[in-house]
Amino acid sequence: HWAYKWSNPKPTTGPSTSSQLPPGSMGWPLIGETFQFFARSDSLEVPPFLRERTAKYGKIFKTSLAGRRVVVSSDPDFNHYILQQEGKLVELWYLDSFAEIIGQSTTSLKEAWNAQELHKSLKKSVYDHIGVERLKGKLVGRMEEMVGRTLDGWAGRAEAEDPGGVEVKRACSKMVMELSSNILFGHDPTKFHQHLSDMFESFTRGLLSFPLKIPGTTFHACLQSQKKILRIITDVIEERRRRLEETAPLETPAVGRRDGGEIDLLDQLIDDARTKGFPDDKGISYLIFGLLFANAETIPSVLTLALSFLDDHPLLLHQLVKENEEILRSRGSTGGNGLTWKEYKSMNFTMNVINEALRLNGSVGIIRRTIEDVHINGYVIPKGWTIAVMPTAVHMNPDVYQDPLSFNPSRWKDIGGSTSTKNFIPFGGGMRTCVGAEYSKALMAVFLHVLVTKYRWKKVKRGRIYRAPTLQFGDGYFIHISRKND
Ligand code: HEM
Repeated sequence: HWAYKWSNPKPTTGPSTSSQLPPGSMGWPLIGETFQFFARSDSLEVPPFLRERTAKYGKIFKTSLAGRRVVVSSDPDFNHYILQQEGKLVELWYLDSFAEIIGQSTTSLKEAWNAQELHKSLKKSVYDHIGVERLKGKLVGRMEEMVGRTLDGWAGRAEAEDPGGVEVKRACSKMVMELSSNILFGHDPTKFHQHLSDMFESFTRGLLSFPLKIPGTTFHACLQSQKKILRIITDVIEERRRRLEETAPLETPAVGRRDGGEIDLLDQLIDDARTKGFPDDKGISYLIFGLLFANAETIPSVLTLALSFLDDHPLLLHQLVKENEEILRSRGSTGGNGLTWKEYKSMNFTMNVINEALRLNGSVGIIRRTIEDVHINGYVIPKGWTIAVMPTAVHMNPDVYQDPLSFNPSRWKDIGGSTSTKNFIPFGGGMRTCVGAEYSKALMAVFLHVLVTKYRWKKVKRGRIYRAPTLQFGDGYFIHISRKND
């Protein structure tokens, strides 16, 4: 009887009982369709789980994943609507395992991230350090400097001594972590980069697994690496407090204690803790951890995809080189040095490359929980269910993106704001839009700018690209790079 009820759920009582749940199958009791969810695609195609069910049931269907009742949507209008319903019809919801990893299950961050005012204020603190104003200031130049140093390092690994070459995604991840942890909390991440990599090894499976803290499970492995990183971050917080106290009494705002008045996010959060009573130390360490986590997979994956496609499309690479060399040429005549915000904003083709890589990268899903019954096309999604918005499927819609699997940056010339609002959601939407969106785009543009103007690269080998359901690069994408003037 229980198994039957699991497989044939009914809408909640009340006015919605006459409505139907969306079509779909709940799979096996408890396990649901979790295993099918992981079935891989052979290419950049939408994973089979989504492709097959969308063909059978339409763009909105029900299923069960990791013990949760879920409605999966690749309907752009419905997705857009849901992302605007934060706090009204839906709330932020992470799967139990993911919530535990990013501190949303037990810490004060959980309430904060769900309480609109605190969420807004925390997000503002982060945005103040990586948002447009910072980018317009010194941040773009700082990125350029860092990327230059990183690429020099890659180029320093001579072909004869290092025939295997540089693995792009891993090397990009190292670069992004170095830049971001320096910007966010003035710390060199060498010590925890390995733990982060270990964590991601088990992450995708750990994310959707049941949160069993038993040794030997993927979730347990994830948690072990997470703990090591959190310990390092906690040490940094304590050390920073000590140092700040040595300079001036803690009551002095951080701005006054820093040379030149420039503070990083950690200074800011320590100030917030004192003046607003929030976040506490645990909250700060989880927040910084979460931000590093948000950097570690996303930007490297998009960059690796972009490079890999440019490798296959020499004409597009040529166009990219031309645009970026043009920036250098005009800069030469005006005597400027270092990339400026204005120059960054003039990189139209470069941004098209990035948008196209973001589109094809997609993302596994944006998750919400319904706090009221949600009605859609005559169906009801009962209160307490999970809604998973699927950016990958939205980005592969052939009605919007002609020949969606092909890498075609030029398509972005014709895609206007209204089309992209609903059909291009790499950074989510509504109140929860990614706080690092502008930062990520700028970093990727700066990376491509420095790479194509000063270096050339050659593919050593590349694994098969597929989704499982996150984007994977098989055995990796290895390149050799050298300076153009060498
Ligand atoms: C290519 C790079 C990135 C992609 C594709 C990406 C994607 C996303 C998406 C889809 C969301 C929405 C999640 C949801 O609605 O539940 C999100 C939220 C978020 N992202 Fe990113 N992200 C990227 C880079 C970053 C970076 C570099 C940072 C930090 C420095 C960051 C910090 C965050 C934070 C804090 C949130 C939560 C916002 C909230 O709940 O209000 N992301 N990101």
